[in-house]
Amino acid sequence: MSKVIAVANQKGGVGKTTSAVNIAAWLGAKGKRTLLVDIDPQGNSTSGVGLDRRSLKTTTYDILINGAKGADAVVKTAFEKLSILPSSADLAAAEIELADIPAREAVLKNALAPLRAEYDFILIDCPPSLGLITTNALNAADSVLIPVQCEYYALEGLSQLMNSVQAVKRRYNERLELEGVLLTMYDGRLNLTQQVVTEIKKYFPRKVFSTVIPRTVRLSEAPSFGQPILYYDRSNKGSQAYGALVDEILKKNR
Ligand SMILES: Nc1ncnc2c1ncn2[C@@H]1O[C@H](COP(=O)(O)OP(=O)(O)OP(=O)(O)O)[C@@H](O)[C@H]1O
Repeated sequence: MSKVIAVANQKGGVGKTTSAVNIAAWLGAKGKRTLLVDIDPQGNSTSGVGLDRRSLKTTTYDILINGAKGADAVVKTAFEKLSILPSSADLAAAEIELADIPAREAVLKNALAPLRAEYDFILIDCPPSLGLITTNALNAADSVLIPVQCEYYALEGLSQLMNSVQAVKRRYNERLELEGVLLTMYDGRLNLTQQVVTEIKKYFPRKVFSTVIPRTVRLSEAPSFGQPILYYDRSNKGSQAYGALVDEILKKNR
């Protein structure tokens, strides 16, 4: 049975996609059968692992809205042990269309259920909102990983996110737990960064990963080559950080 991890934060641009893609790629490289699920209409995970979004036949939109089976949408990537359920731009409409679907909060969970035996890890890249799509991800997940950007307003919105997690836990998915809080775009030279880190650790005692992801331009370049950082520039500090993070996740999930 796989472990399903939702990568969520309703705040935009905090490193959800970068983290989902690179954690998934490292899990695959470390021998774990891994499925990345892109439910963000922007589709940056999909293009980030080298898929041309225009050539896709079945996407997570079809899974959420048209009753497509998970297996029909799975695409093998060029990377070791890494497959993806890609997204398409029409997913933007799914947030509204889902409202009319029976058991609308459990569509993704039901679609992933038959795939869980085939993968060791399933990573879900969530959109930057707390709507029905993110609710579907939290309902389908065993745990949630929250990337937090090391910046002044980092804590803003986190209580709202934790309220959503608690609500899903209460109503649909009592096993849902917090996998951890990941500090992204870390720049240790800045005083502000240190202050933010202290604040976040106070807010989430013992839940902040000891690995932090440094700010590095290579991490922002890699997606334009359709490659996770580990294949684009393996020895880069961002690549090594995601590798160390995956070791931390594997240790915790042994
Ligand atoms: N550690 C990092 N160093 C430098 N740039 C980064 C780093 N992490 C992410 N970025 C860049 O910051 C931007 C936002 O990151 P990303 O797309 O991963 O965030 P997101 O939370 O998924 O965004 P959205 O909410 O829009 O889906 C991207 O341009 C990405 O390349």
